[in-house]
Amino acid sequence: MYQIYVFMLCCCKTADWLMSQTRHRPQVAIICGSGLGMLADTLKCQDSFAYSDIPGFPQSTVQGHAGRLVFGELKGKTCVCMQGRFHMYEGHSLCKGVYAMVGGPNFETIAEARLLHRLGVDAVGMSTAPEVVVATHCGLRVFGLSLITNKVNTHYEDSESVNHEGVLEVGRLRSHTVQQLVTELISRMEINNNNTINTAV
Ligand SMILES: O=P(O)(O)O[C@H]1O[C@H](CO)[C@@H](O)[C@H]1O
Ligand code: HPA
Repeated sequence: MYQIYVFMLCCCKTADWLMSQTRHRPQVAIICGSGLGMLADTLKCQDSFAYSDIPGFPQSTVQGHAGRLVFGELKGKTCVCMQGRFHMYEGHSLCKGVYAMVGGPNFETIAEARLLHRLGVDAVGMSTAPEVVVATHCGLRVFGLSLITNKVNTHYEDSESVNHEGVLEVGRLRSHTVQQLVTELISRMEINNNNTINTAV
């Protein structure tokens, strides 16, 4: 699973460097979104690397994304957490595929929100879809979990606006619950010999 990062980077030297720096060989990789990076702090026996110290690794530019790759153990499973992800609006390119997301960094306009609603979209984000597309392309099984942080404004007369600080604040408020959910999920995972994962419900 640690090879997940190779697909993002297309760069063996990055993977080689990481493998030489940590004895951890993760079975689970978690991308921590805005305000949810604290999950990584709960990992035991941590090896942590700033993105800026990892050869060939992209940099995190979004406020509240620490920009650290943290290896460690959660409920007996070896994990790697990305404290900070990469977005199209930061200049990262997407792979081909069909997905529903807005490009950001601006939040959708009321006209865009109405259009998305008419198209049957229930939730809007600026990430996740390309991550799932790439992971699936690499043959990885993916579980996506999004915290809904705000209501999308579809009325011109609504004065309440959405902003990143508000998103981070809800992330902080719900961080404990999300951490519990992910921790429980991981503890219920059974990893077979052939590396497929079954989640006991
Ligand atoms: O960065 P992630 O975790 O996706 O969270 C969300 O928060 C930001 C908007 O406030 C956007 O980057 C959006 O995608
Ligand atoms: O309202 C939103 N729109 C798009 N992305 C988001 N990420 C958090 N909230 C939003």
